[in-house]
Amino acid sequence: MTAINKHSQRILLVDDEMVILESCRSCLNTAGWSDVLIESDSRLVLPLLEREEVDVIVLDLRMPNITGIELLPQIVREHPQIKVIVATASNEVETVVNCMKNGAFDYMVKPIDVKRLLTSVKKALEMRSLSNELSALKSYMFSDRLDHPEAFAGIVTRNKAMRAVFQYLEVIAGTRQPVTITGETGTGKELIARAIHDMSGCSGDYVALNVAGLDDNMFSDTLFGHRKGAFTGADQARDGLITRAAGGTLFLDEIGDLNEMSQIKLLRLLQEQEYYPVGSDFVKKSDARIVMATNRDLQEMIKQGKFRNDLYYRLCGHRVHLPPLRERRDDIPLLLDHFLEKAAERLGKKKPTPPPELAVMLTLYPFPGNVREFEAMVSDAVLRHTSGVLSMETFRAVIGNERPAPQGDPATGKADGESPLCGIFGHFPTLDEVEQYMISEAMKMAKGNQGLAGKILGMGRQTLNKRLKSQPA
Ligand SMILES: Nc1ncnc2c1ncn2[C@@H]1O[C@H](COP(=O)(O)OP(=O)(O)OP(=O)(O)O)[C@@H](O)[C@H]1O
Repeated sequence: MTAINKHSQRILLVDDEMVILESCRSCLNTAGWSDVLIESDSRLVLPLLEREEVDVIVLDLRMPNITGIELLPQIVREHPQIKVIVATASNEVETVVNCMKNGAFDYMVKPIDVKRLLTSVKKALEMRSLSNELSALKSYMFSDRLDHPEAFAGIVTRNKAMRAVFQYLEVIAGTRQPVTITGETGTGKELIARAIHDMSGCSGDYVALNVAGLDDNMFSDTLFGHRKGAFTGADQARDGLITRAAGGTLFLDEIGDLNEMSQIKLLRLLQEQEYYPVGSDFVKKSDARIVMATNRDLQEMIKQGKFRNDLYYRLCGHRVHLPPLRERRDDIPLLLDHFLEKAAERLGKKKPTPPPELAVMLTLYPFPGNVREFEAMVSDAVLRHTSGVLSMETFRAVIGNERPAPQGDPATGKADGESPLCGIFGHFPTLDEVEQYMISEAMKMAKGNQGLAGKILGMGRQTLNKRLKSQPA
């Protein structure tokens, strides 16, 4: 069995009254669940479950032949993955308690309230989807395999953390649940969004929108469209990008930049799959899968009151974080080779050979612009390259101006042994920085008395005086 949940989620309604079955099915269909089976003969339920994959069952307890009370434990035993919601008459408190003890997921009192039915089914389907993911993740944990390597073909990596991200995405790609991708600028978030779409099995398009800099009007109009006459100049109704993404994926980039009003609209879209075109009072439904990305620290933004807490928690459902390049230095040689080849091909040149010391130099650089910066650097070097071994000049021009990151585990980029100096300076300090720091601390302890501070530091007053004069103000 593939780890990806490709089939749309299926609901089975069991009741001996055909009218109830038909009306519940129609409510579920209207709410967007198209795959609903009905069964009025309780004797046929178990054979049906042998043939068909079902995610949630709404089971009437009082039926002729085999009752729901008798069926429930058999379903739970033979198909523990199915979530069963039982439907009871109002005076059956004890029966409900027993059913819950016997493994029912939820219960409803008859006559069935439509709102209650929809909420309970939605919850059960979400739980079912989570259990699917969990069992797929468990099986992945013991292997390093990818079921869909082709979806990640454009993402060059051999890093373990990135491979774990790929495996997680394979598990959740088919679920249609929203996904949030976090990571610094240039780490490959958009490539990942594309891969999620490619693996989802959706027939619709992949549509991307960068929301940075859009005010609420622009955001709503671009995404949700408008009705005719909604504002001056709106002489035609126009669909938004969400319509283009129907049955496909909508990628919203830079969601950390969304203003307050747009955040509320995004929350509604994520929670209810609903939106209003600008100027319209008629709500529309969307089945587009939403993938979002940000390079901002959303938790920090919540503290500053710039991002909604409820939206954040909604985004947390499926979240992947892409490590910065400095935390996956084992990818640098692979990426160097990939970008050399790509640039040479684009520029119609022979792929240059990099000097061996280049890889070492690159592993010392912190890459604040991550893979995008690396690609630009290599592309520039190939552009300037004429023949023979690739020149180090382009790299030196950038890297030479930066202090190298401390050496450590090349795969994680973490400094060896967690130096306490990093805790004080925020980075591994230079000797000059340490000297300045010690002098200023000693002067504080000696309350400005240079003779005493000199003694603390183990140097003469005059030497200290000289050093103090040579320090930057
Ligand atoms: N692992 C990778 N392999 C090959 N190319 C990569 C990889 N990661 C990123 N890139 C390239 O780096 C560039 C930046 O990637 P991308 O736009 O996906 O980053 P991002 O995280 O979305 O950036 P931003 O936050 O600035 O929008 C693109 O040209 C992309 O093709």
